[in-house]
Amino acid sequence: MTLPSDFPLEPPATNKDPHRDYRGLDRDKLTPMYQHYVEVKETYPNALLLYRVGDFFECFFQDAVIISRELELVLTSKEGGKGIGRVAMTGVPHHALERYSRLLVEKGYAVAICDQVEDSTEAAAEKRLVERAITKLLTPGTLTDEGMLNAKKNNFLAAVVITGENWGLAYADISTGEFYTTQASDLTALSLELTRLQPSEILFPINAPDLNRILRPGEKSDHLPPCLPDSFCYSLRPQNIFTLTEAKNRLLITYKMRSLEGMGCEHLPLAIRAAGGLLEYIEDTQKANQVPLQPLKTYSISEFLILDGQTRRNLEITQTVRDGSFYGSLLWAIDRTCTAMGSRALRRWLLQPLLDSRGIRARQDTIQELKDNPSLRQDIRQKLREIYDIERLSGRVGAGTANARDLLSLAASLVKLADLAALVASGNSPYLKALQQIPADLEKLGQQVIAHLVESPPLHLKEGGVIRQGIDAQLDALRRDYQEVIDWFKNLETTEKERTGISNLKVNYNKTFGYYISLPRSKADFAPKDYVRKQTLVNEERYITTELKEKENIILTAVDELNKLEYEIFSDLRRQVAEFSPEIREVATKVAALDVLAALAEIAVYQGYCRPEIADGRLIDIKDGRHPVVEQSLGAGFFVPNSINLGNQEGLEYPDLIILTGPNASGKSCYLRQVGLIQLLAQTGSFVPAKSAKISICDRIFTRVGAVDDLATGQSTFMVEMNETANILNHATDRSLVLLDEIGRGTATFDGLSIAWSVAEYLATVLQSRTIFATHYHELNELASILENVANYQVTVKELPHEIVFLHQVRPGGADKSYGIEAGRLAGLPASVIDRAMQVMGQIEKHSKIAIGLRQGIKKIKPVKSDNSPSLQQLDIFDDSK
Ligand SMILES: Nc1ncnc2c1ncn2[C@@H]1O[C@H](COP(=O)(O)OP(=O)(O)OP(=O)(O)O)[C@@H](O)[C@H]1O
Repeated sequence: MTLPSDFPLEPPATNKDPHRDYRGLDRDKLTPMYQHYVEVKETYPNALLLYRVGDFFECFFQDAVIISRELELVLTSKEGGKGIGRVAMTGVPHHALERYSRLLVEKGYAVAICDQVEDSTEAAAEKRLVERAITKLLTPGTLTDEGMLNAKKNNFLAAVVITGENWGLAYADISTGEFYTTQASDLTALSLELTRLQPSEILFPINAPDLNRILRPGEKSDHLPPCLPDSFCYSLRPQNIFTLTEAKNRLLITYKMRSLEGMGCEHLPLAIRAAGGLLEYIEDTQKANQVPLQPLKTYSISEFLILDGQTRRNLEITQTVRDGSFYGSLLWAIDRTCTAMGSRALRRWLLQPLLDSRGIRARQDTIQELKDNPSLRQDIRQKLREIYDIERLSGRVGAGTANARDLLSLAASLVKLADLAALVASGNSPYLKALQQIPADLEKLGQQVIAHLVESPPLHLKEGGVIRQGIDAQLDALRRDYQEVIDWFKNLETTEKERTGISNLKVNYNKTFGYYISLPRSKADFAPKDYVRKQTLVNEERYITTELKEKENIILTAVDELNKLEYEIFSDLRRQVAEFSPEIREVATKVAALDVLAALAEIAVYQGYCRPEIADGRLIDIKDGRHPVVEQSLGAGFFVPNSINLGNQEGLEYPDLIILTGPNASGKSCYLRQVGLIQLLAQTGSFVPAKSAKISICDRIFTRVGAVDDLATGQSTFMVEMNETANILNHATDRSLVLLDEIGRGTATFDGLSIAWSVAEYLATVLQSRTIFATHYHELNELASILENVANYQVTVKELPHEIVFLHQVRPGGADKSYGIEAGRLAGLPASVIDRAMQVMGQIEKHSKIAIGLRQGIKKIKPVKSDNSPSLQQLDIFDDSK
């Protein structure tokens, strides 16, 4: 095999250095081990190769350079062969392999583990190289080992196929078995879906057969179309795997089906191609550890509320804007789940709120029942705490990587499922009912495993001590024989003392010649004839006997046999459990959902959340709403609740657009986010932090909050703001909720105000989206006097002689003062600067043409929806003739 021309893991400078780059070396001169290393490396050119040598995993040549740099390990060198000289080398101890390979994978590398696959002593005896083979290929999206995964987060592997504007996307979490596919048009929707999923790795087919490489996050490539965000890790794959025939066959064979109809994607060629390509990659990387995925589910992106990346960020759903931490996010505030499965499900639900009111009500009904029935809720939560991560455990069982402790945890949880079913037996709501029937086989399976395995099995499977007594007749017989010999050894000292009459005779063991009998030198003459002298020390003579050696041999072979047999029995048990993976995972999904809903009921009780009424139309009617995170960080009683009525419709005089003014730090952003979060929680099916709420379903939440320079893409604050605003104006509908915080601040005042005005006007008249527009441009308050569906609200403050008291209350009416200069005074600006600022402001207000224009009292108009605002003419506030 020849290496691709743009070998990916090659730092350019190393080309010149033969000791760091094997490509320029005469292979025949390399030692046999290096020859094998290079051979393996060429089969996995995209991966960093960790190669087992004794107690270490070593790597050489260019990989050594990369690994030593990435892991801050010492880069050394080792003799490579006659005429080769020393080659670059680094290594990690074998027991630390998991930790180091996880670090490499986190950095976006694929790691190939080449381990010894036979006992090295055999190879040494035959004077040949110990046999080694790739036992694992770790890539960011294909991890299953517990230590490498975040328990509370899915680890998605995705595959994307694009033709023109149409795309197919499949994704799977190998550790839990979830497997989904979808197809849609509109490439923007693809990048939104990818940002929602945050896959650890994305497979993308390209037409360059030799090129098979991984692009680490941020790495650019001409092979990637612009719609794919470069913040992810991409594996470029050969196109032929993604052809429809190939992909479809692979799916049919894997799931032993004749048609894909049942999976709902028969008619979606791009979805099939993506799913087939993804399956092939799993087969390719998992080697012997084939992962049983759940049946493929087809979904439609139009089933869910759309949240773009900036909205997810601004609403701080899973991490804060400021420092990206979990602490302070919505998930942090409401995650009271008892299991890792529940925690992962809650995260997924929050990032994928529903559009279907029936789905929302089903969740609400369950929360209601659990809220109204505290003892049932507590019992369920108590039981859930006893259930381990059966989703991932069954994944490891299926992949054949679960150890005895994993199997026991799984079994203990399976047994508990029956208790859970009994607890929900009287339940009436959908998610409780779903768990009333748990396949009886699962409990039996759990009991079978518990009956087979000892209570606290060792971590390693090949060292015995795993299987209980009475499980296997052959094992018991072997153990009996073994025990007999052990007892013989235990008694040996006593029997030999009696036989020889030497009271200080001892039986000992050392590594060089095993068991021996030791006599003091002074007693050597009394040694029986059958004692064969093995070693003489200053004060001691050491002997063996034929019987001793025979018994010792029995022990050694018995241990091997016992361990082998125990391992076989264990593997067989693990295989039996693996057959139940689909059933286990189906139950796991239901358990996770119940956990989420019980947690949401818990938060509803303790934080005083109410059940929102899911209304028709475009209503957002929240009485005394609160910000779910800020209220928790402020502590009980400190948060000031605020209401909102939004959504102009027949019979209701509610505005579509609210202009929200108020001084700095009065609570505008908080109010804006609070409304967004209540809407999001309602569509997730959760209760909401409010006294009461009537909420209609919205198709999309848009936010534009604050402004940060996007240095990475070289965009200025203002350009970022304009791009985000353009995105909103191009996609919002009258079913959307738009939350705008400060539009137009990043440019000259008049430019900014003009843009802010026209954006607000467009939203109110053309799009008629429900909008809250927080601003310091008080001039925008004039819009309410012109447009019927616009209202002014302000966050109030109390002005005392020497300070401003923030009341955090949102009230009708526009603020006429910013208190920006007061804020400056409080911050310690020199008095003369403050005085001068007051003077300048007075002059501006007096002479501003805009201010004069806005005070003209223009007739209110009712907006009529059309493609272009019909009323822009009438809103010509800057016309001198008015
Ligand atoms: N309803 C409320 N009850 C109690 N405290 C609140 C409330 N709303 C906001 N706060 C507190 O006020 C602080 C400032 O709020 P926020 O950032 O929303 O102000 P702002 O009006 O958007 O300010 P700026 O215009 O400077 O961006 C918050 O960190 C929070 O601690």
